[in-house]
Amino acid sequence: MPYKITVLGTGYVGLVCGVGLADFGNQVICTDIDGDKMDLLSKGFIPIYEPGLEEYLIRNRKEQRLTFEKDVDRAIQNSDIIFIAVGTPSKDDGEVDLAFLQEAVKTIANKSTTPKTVVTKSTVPVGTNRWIEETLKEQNPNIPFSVVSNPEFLREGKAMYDFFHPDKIVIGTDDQKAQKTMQEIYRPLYLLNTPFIFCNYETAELIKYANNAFLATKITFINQIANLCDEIGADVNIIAKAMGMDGRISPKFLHPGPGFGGSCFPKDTRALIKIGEHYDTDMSLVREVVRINEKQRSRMIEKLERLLGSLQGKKICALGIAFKAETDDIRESPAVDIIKILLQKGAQVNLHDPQALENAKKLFENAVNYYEDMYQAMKDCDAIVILTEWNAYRNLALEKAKSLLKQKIIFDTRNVLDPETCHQTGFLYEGVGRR
Ligand SMILES: NC(=O)C1=CN([C@@H]2O[C@H](COP(=O)(O)OP(=O)(O)OC[C@H]3O[C@@H](n4cnc5c(N)ncnc54)[C@H](O)[C@@H]3O)[C@@H](O)[C@H]2O)C=CC1
Ligand SMILES: O=C(O)[C@H]1O[C@H](OP(=O)(O)OP(=O)(O)OC[C@H]2O[C@@H](n3ccc(=O)[nH]c3=O)[C@H](O)[C@@H]2O)[C@H](O)[C@@H](O)[C@@H]1O
Repeated sequence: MPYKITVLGTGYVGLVCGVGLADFGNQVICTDIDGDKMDLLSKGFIPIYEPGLEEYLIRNRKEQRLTFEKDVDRAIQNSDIIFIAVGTPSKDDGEVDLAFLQEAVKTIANKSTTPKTVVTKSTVPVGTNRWIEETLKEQNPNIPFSVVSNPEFLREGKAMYDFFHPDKIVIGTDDQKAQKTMQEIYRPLYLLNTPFIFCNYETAELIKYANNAFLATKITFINQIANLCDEIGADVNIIAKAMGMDGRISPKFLHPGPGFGGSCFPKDTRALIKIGEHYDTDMSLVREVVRINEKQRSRMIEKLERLLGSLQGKKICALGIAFKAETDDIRESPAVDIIKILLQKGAQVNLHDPQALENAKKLFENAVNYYEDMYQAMKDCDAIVILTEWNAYRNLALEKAKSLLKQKIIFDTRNVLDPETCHQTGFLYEGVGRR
């Protein structure tokens, strides 16, 4: 019998998980407190750019396994399993803001009239799932609740693939019945021998932060090696390739650049530092990672100034604003920080991005010029600065770019172009950790 699941929150994670769980044969209701978002979704409009999502969404709606319900209370009452996928952003001091989650838990407690298994997909600090269990029992003692910490490891831009091919499924609960339910919900993965990790709440919560912080550390390490390469004249790409050949290291997450960004690595590293503080435990390694990563943005500006001199009055063609390719997400994007500094320094910015221009317009309004066509954005500019690794930029028509620019300068913060080809075409080219 299919499980009746409600997903609270239709952001990246809520939508992808809702659609994915429906594709596994479960009966899924997606709901959100944002009524406008629900109206759009009900009309078939997807508010985010995520390759592949639309296809799965259409199919599962057509086969009536997936519905959108604007009434959150009704959505909760009509399911046995509630996935919480609400946002858990950072507060100014780096602590996790649990307001959305607390509100969601309160609603579940108040509106549940039948037994529920409550599954936490949102990334939450250690102690949160135990708090959820206690709060639900306290606020609605008549209803049996089970709580499961089930952190999510998908990447934006590859979210559908990641949902259907996870490295692991983490099930944090001591409740054996809930463990069994989770196995059934993820039955196709269980049958495919995906490793299931059963543990308590605290272990599951910390797995998520440790996972993200480790990847963030790996990126930060290669960024520092890249900065050293800049001074030495060594090539970081060859170094990363050689290091990646060591099976103990792996080649993944060794791409240098302007520093990691996005809605998760920055906030989750900050949160891990706060968790360490809370338990009076040294998290100085992660603290350094956060510091070095923030500095990497200004390092990009210094490198550009070395190429161009003062940025005052310079016209810059910024290629990309998304925090990485294949997404329209600009949350904590290094490109956003870099463009902000360019503007502060008096530069004029012409911006292109294949997917994220609408989000950029909400942020920068009239401070930046927006272009749908990247070549138009280059006209009379003093330099091209590549900020996101979109494939369109890998395939840049160099001769055409050269004919449009005022100064033939490319600063490639994502190392997507071949330096040799750029030099041969007559460009002054600079990458990160290679020239
Ligand atoms: N974005 C990503 O790639 C990943 C995110 N995560 C974690 O998943 C969680 C969600 O992240 P995103 O999807 O990026 O968030 P998001 O901010 O894009 O979306 C969250 C949604 O929850 C809704 N919401 C807030 N309170 C609600 C309530 N009480 N009831 C119903 N809906 C409510 C909001 O209106 C919003 O639409 C976060 O904890 C994040 O750390 C985990 C893995 C990957
Ligand atoms: O918790 C989360 O939200 C997610 O965070 C990341 O996923 P995501 O933020 O979508 O993107 P990544 O591909 O990990 O990239 C994060 C940032 O690191 C940068 N990065 C990544 C890899 C690399 O080698 N170098 C590098 O600079 C990217 O450009 C981007 O700014 C993790 O990869 C997911 O496993 C996790 O579920």
